[in-house]
Amino acid sequence: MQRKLIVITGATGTGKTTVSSYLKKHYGVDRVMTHTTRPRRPGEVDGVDYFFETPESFAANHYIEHVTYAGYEYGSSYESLNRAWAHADFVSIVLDTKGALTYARQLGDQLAVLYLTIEDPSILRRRLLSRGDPEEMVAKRLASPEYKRDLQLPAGLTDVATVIKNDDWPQACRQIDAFMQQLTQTAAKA
Ligand SMILES: Nc1nc2c(ncn2[C@@H]2O[C@H](COP(=O)(O)OP(=O)(O)O)[C@@H](O)[C@H]2O)c(=O)[nH]1
Ligand SMILES: Nc1ncnc2c1ncn2[C@@H]1O[C@H](COP(=O)(O)OP(=O)(O)O)[C@@H](O)[C@H]1O
Repeated sequence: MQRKLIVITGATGTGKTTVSSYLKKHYGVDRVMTHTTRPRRPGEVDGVDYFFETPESFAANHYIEHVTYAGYEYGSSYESLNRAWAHADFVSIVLDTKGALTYARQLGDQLAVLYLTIEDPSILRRRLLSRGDPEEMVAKRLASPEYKRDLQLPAGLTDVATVIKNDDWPQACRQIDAFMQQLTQTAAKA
């Protein structure tokens, strides 16, 4: 079976973390842990949701790529990717679209991309608030250039990305199940 990295990308609140949990629960797909300087949200755990870093500890790590998103730093490492691949052939990683483009250039056909979108982005604010994000954090995030950028699928991903419309969760699950069936067949033939 060929190893695959499933990159889950899209704008904030479109459901990337939800999809990664679905892949874990239904397909045993572990998520590659990434690092951030963003403060923890209620319920988030260090080493489970992210490696939460100070600006100093963040700067001391080596990254495949790192980005600034809405004022905080995020970065991913080969160490985490290889740790996840040691357990299973299919693993996922949640990235902004800039990071997704970097991985698409570096990993070639080991990569599969899910791009999440919703018809009416104005409902994302409600989704973020219902997740428990503080009001001012939501406002800052929705005003960021990174959020606006990630509402569009970048041209460099159109050939590799499967677009998942996440207006309705059961409908999104059907699209993800079809994607996983196809991915399993492709990986088995390689
Ligand atoms: N390029 C890159 N993006 C990351 C990394 N880790 C997380 N992200 C992305 O950073 C953005 C902000 O993440 P987060 O603060 O958890 O907010 P959320 O998208 O609202 O859940 C999201 O688009 C994440 O997918 C990373 O290591 N590299
Ligand atoms: N199809 C959906 N319908 C309604 N709420 C959803 C749907 N998908 C995800 N959510 C909720 O929206 C919020 C944001 O989802 P999340 O997975 O954290 O997004 P992201 O990781 O892309 O920022 C969460 O509270 C999640 O439970």
